Amino acid sequence: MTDPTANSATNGATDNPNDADDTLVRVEGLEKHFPVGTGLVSSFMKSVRGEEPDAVHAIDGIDFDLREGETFGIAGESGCGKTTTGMCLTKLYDPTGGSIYYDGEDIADKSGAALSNFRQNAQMIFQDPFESLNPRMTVYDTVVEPLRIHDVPNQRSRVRRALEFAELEPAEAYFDRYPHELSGGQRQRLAIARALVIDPDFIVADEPVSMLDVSLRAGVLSLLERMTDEFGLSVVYISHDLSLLRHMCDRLAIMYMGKIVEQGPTEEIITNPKHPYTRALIDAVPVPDPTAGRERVELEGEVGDAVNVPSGCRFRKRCPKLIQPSEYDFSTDEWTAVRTFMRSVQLRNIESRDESNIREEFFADTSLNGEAGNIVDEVISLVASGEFDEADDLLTGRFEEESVCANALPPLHERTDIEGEREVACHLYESTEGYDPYAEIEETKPDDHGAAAESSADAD
Ligand SMILES: Nc1ncnc2c1ncn2[C@@H]1O[C@H](COP(=O)(O)OP(=O)(O)OP(=O)(O)O)[C@@H](O)[C@H]1O
Repeated sequence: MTDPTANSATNGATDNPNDADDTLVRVEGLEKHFPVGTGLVSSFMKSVRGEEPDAVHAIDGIDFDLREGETFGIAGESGCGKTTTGMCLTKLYDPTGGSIYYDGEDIADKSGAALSNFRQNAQMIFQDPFESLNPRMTVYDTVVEPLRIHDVPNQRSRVRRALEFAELEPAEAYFDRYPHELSGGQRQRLAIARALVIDPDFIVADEPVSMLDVSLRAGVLSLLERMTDEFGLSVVYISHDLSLLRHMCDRLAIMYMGKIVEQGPTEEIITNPKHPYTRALIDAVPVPDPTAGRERVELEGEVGDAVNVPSGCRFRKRCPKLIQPSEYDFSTDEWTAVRTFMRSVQLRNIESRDESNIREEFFADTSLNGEAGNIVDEVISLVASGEFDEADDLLTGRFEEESVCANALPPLHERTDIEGEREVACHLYESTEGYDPYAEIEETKPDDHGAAAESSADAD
């Protein structure tokens, strides 16, 4: 195995005039939709009506750059589009929109030798090494396969060095073994050796240790770190585990329902999250708690439907900072009471059927007047008679659907007033540069709550 930086693809020509010198991968407006409901009748009726066919919006227009030698994390709950992004980055999926530039060239345009060169340079390590390895291939055949495909010389010695780098040694002792004869950790080491043997510049590691025993994780993570450092690779780590990403990544993107809602330097994001979703996600990290000493934000409800995505901000149906409609002028307490009541109605989790109990539970400290008061009165009486659908329609229609959060998609917005190239996609930060809805809370928190968040990777 040679030093992959020696024949780095980054020495090639740059077609895209926007490319910064150290950008290896640039993602622009990337979109991947998967068709669903392709029944003939449904498709026909939709085409007659001039409607778009139903589709899962796995990725819905994301932008980010990966610099040479950088480690970039993509985090978010299950189903937010992380794996699909990784599959597009390595051209295992073709996007339905947007572009991915590798070394300045759109990978969609690659064919022949250029495509082969790209496939050599961009490798993916999957979550489940047992599934990603061919059970009928020996260790040697598994690692040599990419060298054979790309007709690379000195195959045996390269295989040996790749296995030794992955600490499967002596390498020859592993050559004739099959994946089922290896432990989970050894299988993932084998997958890493296979990815490395071809001298890539760029690796996507999708939940590389989540299937492994906790006792094996630290070893594989330290191998991945050594791989990145020694070969100067650019790596995208995909994980739902923020502590792992904190440990491994220079920069971080937080995804929600196919969109990036916040990105920037990892440490800044973990210790000082700005988007309400990032904040809730970090607060949901069980142990260790990076939010010690800070007001905790609970994630309300569940991730929405990726086929019928909500208008405006994707997170608004769960957002604890939903902005009140401009036609009202609620105080913070009043709006908090209305929003909390609305979420409980949406989730159908009000047990009482007694109007005064419901009022006491949600509006003990606030009394609303005028039109808003009338709406709330009507909704309380609907809830008391068990008519939740009507209550939900009225409350959500008047208070959530009228919010800017439901009516405009917030762009990923650069916050020059926050240190470290932070970008946030939230209406809260759009109107006034410098406005921070969490400022009061931040002022009261201890200096370094983040220090409490020792990586679970470390703990492993
Ligand atoms: N081949 C496919 N066909 C249809 N829908 C798909 C396909 N692959 C993914 N999806 C859907 O796209 C969305 C994003 O999936 P993806 O696997 O990228 O999310 P993820 O964040 O990686 O989730 P997880 O952490 O569970 O792997 C989900 O709603 C998923 O069901």
